[in-house]
Amino acid sequence: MPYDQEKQTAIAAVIQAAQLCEAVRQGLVPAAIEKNDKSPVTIADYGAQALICKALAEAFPNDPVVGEEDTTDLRQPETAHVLTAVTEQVQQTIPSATDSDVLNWIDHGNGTVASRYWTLDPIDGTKGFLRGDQYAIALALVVDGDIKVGVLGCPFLSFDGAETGLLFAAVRGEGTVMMPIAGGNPQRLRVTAADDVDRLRLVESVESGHGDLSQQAQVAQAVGITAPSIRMDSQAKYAAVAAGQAALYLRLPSPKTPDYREKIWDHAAGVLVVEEAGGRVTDMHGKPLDFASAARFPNNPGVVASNGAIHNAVIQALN
Ligand SMILES: Nc1ncnc2c1ncn2[C@@H]1O[C@H](COP(=O)(O)OS(=O)(=O)O)[C@@H](OP(=O)(O)O)[C@H]1O
Ligand SMILES: [Mg+2]
Ligand SMILES: [Mg+2]
Ligand SMILES: [Mg+2]
Repeated sequence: MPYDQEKQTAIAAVIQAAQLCEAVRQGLVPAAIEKNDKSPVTIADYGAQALICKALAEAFPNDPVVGEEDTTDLRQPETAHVLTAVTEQVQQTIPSATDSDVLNWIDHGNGTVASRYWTLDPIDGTKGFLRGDQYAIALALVVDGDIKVGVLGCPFLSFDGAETGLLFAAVRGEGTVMMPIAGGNPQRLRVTAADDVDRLRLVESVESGHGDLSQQAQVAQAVGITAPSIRMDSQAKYAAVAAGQAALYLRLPSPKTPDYREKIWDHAAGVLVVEEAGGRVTDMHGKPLDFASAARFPNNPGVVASNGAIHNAVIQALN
């Protein structure tokens, strides 16, 4: 199977990172530091990036990793206690890890977009993680601008009262599977059918500043969605569309930050998970998302992920 080694490596690394994140969450209230852009980061974000980058560096030493976190803040003398805490968490998986190993592994995630690269969000939805809600560990391999492998770990997600802690894995051309993070059989996923009115639902962010709630409601109404939206943090929203729990995920530019450019690691894994489950993902004008250029999409405003059947109607309603 194409990309089988990549897929297995990614799944194993995401599971290790998910276990670290849950260990941090189940400890005392996870402390957050504020980054330059005022967004939060925790020892779990750093620890997860360290574990996944170490695994990728060993298995695929020539592949750059474009990850969200860097070590600038961790290297400040004032935050020495944070680095110590990150290293202690990483040592649960790699007992020999030192502070300097951890810094080097995290920095391995500061590569740039290339003909073949990985993109990593060690915790997507850090605000959700801190609130005790949804978050995701998101890892994808991109080759010549095309997403080939996408793995999403959602440690706090469950559907229809079943097991909590789900992992989603997709390989281009091979479909999407869902499996319990704790272990168990992979199950093939399929988006909602066009006529499944019960599941004709919209999923959108919890944070109102990450989208345009009023335009999202108008568009949903225009395509016949009448149920109240599901509000969910992180790329778990893509998982909900892939699993047929929702038919549409809308992320339209917030009126407060109209010039915000979405980051590749906030989407790559989720996009492939939806596409390989039979869905479609574009920007708000119906154009494919550009994973070939830079860490932020240069020219893709808004994101629309759907079951495919309603996609054209959504784009028409938007334009
Ligand atoms: N203004 C604006 N517009 C759109 N997106 C933004 C904006 N600001 C931040 N971000 C990014 O949102 C990521 C989390 O998105 P979510 O949809 O999961 O939001 S939330 O968890 O409900 O807050 C979040 O990812 P993480 O930092 O990994 O949590 C950010 O990259
Ligand atoms: Mg993110
Ligand atoms: Mg993140
Ligand atoms: Mg962040």
